[in-house]
Order: sequence, then C-alpha cells, then structure tokens
Amino acid sequence: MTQSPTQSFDILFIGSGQAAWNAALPLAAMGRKIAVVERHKIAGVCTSYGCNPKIILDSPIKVMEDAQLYGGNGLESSFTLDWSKLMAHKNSILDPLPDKVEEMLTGAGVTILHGEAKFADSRTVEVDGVPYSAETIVIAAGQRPAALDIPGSELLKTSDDFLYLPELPKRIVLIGAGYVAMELASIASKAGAHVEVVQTSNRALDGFHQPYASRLIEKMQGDGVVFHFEDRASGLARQGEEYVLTTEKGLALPADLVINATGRIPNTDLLGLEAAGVNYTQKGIVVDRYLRTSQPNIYASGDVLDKKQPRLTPTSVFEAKYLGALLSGTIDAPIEYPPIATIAFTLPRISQIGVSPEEAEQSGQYTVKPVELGKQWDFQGRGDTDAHLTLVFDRDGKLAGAAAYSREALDIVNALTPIIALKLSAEQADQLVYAFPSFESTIPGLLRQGQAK
Ligand SMILES: Cc1cc2nc3c(=O)[nH]c(=O)nc-3n(C[C@H](O)[C@H](O)[C@H](O)COP(=O)(O)OP(=O)(O)OC[C@H]3O[C@@H](n4cnc5c(N)ncnc54)[C@H](O)[C@@H]3O)c2cc1C
Ligand SMILES: NC(=O)c1ccc[n+]([C@@H]2O[C@H](COP(=O)([O-])OP(=O)(O)OC[C@H]3O[C@@H](n4cnc5c(N)ncnc54)[C@H](O)[C@@H]3O)[C@@H](O)[C@H]2O)c1
Repeated sequence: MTQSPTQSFDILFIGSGQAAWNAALPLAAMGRKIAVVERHKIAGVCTSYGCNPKIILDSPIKVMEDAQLYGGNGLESSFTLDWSKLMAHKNSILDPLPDKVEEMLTGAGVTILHGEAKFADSRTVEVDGVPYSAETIVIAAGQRPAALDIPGSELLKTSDDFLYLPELPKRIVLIGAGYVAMELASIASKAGAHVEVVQTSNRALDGFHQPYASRLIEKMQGDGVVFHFEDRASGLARQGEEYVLTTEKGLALPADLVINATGRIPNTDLLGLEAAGVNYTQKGIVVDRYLRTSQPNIYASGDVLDKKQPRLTPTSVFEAKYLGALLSGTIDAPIEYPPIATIAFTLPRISQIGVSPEEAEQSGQYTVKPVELGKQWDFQGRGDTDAHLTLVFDRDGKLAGAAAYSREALDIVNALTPIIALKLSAEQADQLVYAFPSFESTIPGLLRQGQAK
C-alpha cells in the first residue's frame, strides 16, 4: 500500500485559543496556508473554561449585591438565584462558540486538525500519530490546572468542573487563594453555598495591592467565607455522601465539593519538545524578544510562555497579533509590551495596571497618592463607600500605575489604561472632554495630583 504524502503548511499552530486564532486568522486572510491543531474545545480556555463562563455566572450576582446596596435608600430588593437556570443560560450562550470560531477559521481558509499534537522533529508535528509538516510552527498550548500531590487527589475537582456545575453544592472548600479561588469563592458564597478557603500563606491574590486584598478578605468574611490561612491541604477522603479535607494543622473540613485552585502549569509535557529542540522551563517555553524559541522556525505565544507578563487573555491576544504581523513580514521589530491591566472579578473587584504601589515604595522613584473614592458623592450614591484608588506618579508627574478597590474597578482601570500607556500629561488629559457624570470625567483632576508637591 502506498503511503499518502505528508500534508504541509506554511504555518501550523498548536492550540486554538486566543494566542493562536488571533494570528491564524489574519495570516490566512493574507493567503498563507495555515493549520490549527486542537485536542479539546476550539477557542481554548477563555471561551469555555475561563473568562467567559466566569463572568456570565458572576454578572447576576453582582447585580444582586449592587441592588442590595440601595437597601433603605429607595430600592428594596429581594432576589432568588436559580443556579441551575443560570448555568443553563451560560451554556446556551457559550456552548455554540467553539463551533462558531471553527466556522470563522475554516471560512478564512484555515485547516482545523482535531487531535493531540506532538513534535516528531522541528518541522513535523504528528496529530494523533498522523504527520504534518510546516515551515513555521507556533506553540500556543496554554496551561492547565496544577495537580496536588495529596492522598485522595483523584477526588479533587478544578475550576473546569465548577464552571459547569448543574447544581450548586451546599458546602465548597477551595484550596488556594489566587485569582481562581477568590473569584469562585465570591460567586459561590453569594450564590448561597458555604465556602471555606485553605491557603498556604497569610495573604490572598498575590501580585495585587495587598491592603486591597486584605479589605476584600474582610468583606468576604462578612459574607460568610471562612479562610484558613498558613495551612495546607494534606488529604481528601470520601465519607458516605460527603468529602472531608484534612489539613497539615489538623483541620477536618467536611464538604460536598473540594476544588484544587493552587495554580496552573504550562502544557509543555506532552508536546515532544525535545524532538523539536525547543527549550523550556517549569514555567513554560523560553522565547526571545521575537517570541522565537531556541529552534529558529518555532515560535510560541500566550499562557504557555515562560514570561513575566500576566497570563491573561489580553496578553495572549497582543502576542498573537504581534506574531501575525511578524510572520507576515509587516513588522520586523521585537515585541514591546504595553502596561497590561489586570482585574480579580471578586465583589468588590480589585484592579491594577503599570507600576504597583509596592514597586513604587520599594524603588523610591515614584510618588504614591491615595484617593478616597468611597467618599465621593457618585460612589456614595451607588453605595460603593469602601471604594479606594491608589495612583502612582513618576518623577515627571505622569501617571505610571494605579490600583483600585471598587465595584467599578473594571471601568476605572480601563479608563486609566490609555492615560498610562500613552503617558498623557495632566495638560493633555485636560483636552479630553468626557461624558458626565462618570469616573472618566474626574481623570484630569486626578492627574493634577501628580504635579502637587
Ligand atoms: C477560571 C479562569 C478564569 C479566567 N478569567 C480570566 C479573565 O477574567 N480575564 C483574563 O484576561 N484571563 C482570564 N483567565 C486566563 C485566560 O483564560 C488565559 O490567559 C487565556 O485563555 C490564554 O490563552 P492561550 O491561547 O494562551 O491558551 P488556552 O486558552 O489555554 O489555549 C490553549 C489550547 O491549546 C490546546 N492544546 C494544548 N496542548 C495541545 C496539544 N498537544 N495538541 C493540541 N492542542 C493542545 C488546549 O486544549 C487549549 O485549547 C482565566 C483563566 C481561568 C482558568
Ligand atoms: N480575572 C482573571 O484575569 C483571572 C481569573 C482566573 C485565572 N486567571 C489566570 O489563571 C492563573 C492561575 O490562577 P490560580 O488562581 O489557579 O493560580 P495562582 O497562582 O494565582 O494562585 C494559586 C494559589 O494557591 C496557593 N497554593 C499553592 N499551593 C497550595 C497548597 N498546597 N495548599 C493551599 N494553597 C496553595 C498559592 O499560595 C496561591 O494563592 C492566574 O495567574 C491568571 O493568569 C486570571
């Protein structure tokens, strides 16, 4: 029997998430022969197991809490959250998206290969054992939840499971207090579950402005979330209908669901990177300033990279767009990352961009100005009375960073992003006429604080 010749492509992407399709699409539109390999759902984590399902589940919960803040002030609200209906609503919106993204890609001429990709050599990728060759290969394989090495670990669930729960369990224990654990704790507790958090250190949301993380912990404790700090999960067992999580300090926490949220690891282990000569560390694939790996025809983008930038969807999109331009020959310059806004979608939210107040204090090169947003009439009107903003100004008095604690922290950080990224001065901001009333309309006034001695 004659073997069919190996199909070849100009560029083959491993993974179909934001870090891949935002490059694959423009390159295909330019006439390049593109393949995208995906072993699971098309469009990756953000679409089905990350940002999108999380925010659909969070949104009505925020509406409930926002409305409750008007209690006694003209809006008497009483809501009932039906988790199963909310989950069905979320699924009805998001379940069709992978097919829609696949149609969009194939419509542009991209070949989708469903299966597990593994390098045979630096120009050949096997998909479920079938070889395909490509001149250029982009690794955009993302991350997955880290495993926890404790007895009974096979009983642990992850955020992937939480985001598809048909019913909300009565008692949930979350291991970890990073983005994933804090966001899920916020949703689950407000939706009616009893939530406990076991965390190794004495802090939550590492990397965020810690006074705000402490405020958030207090607020969540007030909502009934129980935090067990400076402790570690040591074992999980099933006892009849329930689970019991034991900890190193001797706690035995009964629960209906135990979620491991102790971090995410890069999907580098099954790729056969040695066969391709691609260097990587435990944190991900090593690239140069052109997102090129140790093998010159192989690039990488998104969460799978070993990088200092936050592993977020906007970072993956930025890298994919950069690669799209680089591989089409439109640009030849190294990647220059702008300041990247980040937010924990808790209630209230915590957001941050640019130089953090902690970095500013350490370097001594900046001025840090606190702003009591919660004392302003508009925040008081909405009941967002704990809202707070910390601004970081550089030596020229320009805004270099900001951290916000507020129900509106998303809008606040997005409003400040162009000011920081474009390094606008107070005088330039004076030329921006925003709609009023709004946080944006206060920005010129806030920027003048950078000039005050
Ligand atoms: C619970 C949760 C909430 C989040 N919320 C937010 C948020 O609110 N905002 C935000 O900005 N970010 C959020 N993130 C992070 C965001 O989802 C990621 O940064 C983003 O999805 C990264 O995109 P990517 O394309 O690099 O990787 P991914 O989306 O992980 O895509 C990689 C793809 O590669 C595939 N793959 C891996 N190995 C192979 C292989 N060998 N063969 C074939 N296919 C393979 C995977 O199946 C996957 O589909 C969240 C993450 C989680 C887990
Ligand atoms: N809003 C967003 O943008 C968003 C939301 C969710 C996830 N994400 C992305 O996903 C990534 C992963 O988030 P994550 O929360 O899984 O990881 P993380 O690294 O942010 O947090 C993990 C937490 O687990 C704790 N921990 C580690 N081992 C432990 C143990 N044995 N017992 C108890 N606690 C332990 C750590 O101290 C840390 O607090 C984030 O870095 C981010 O890039 C982003």
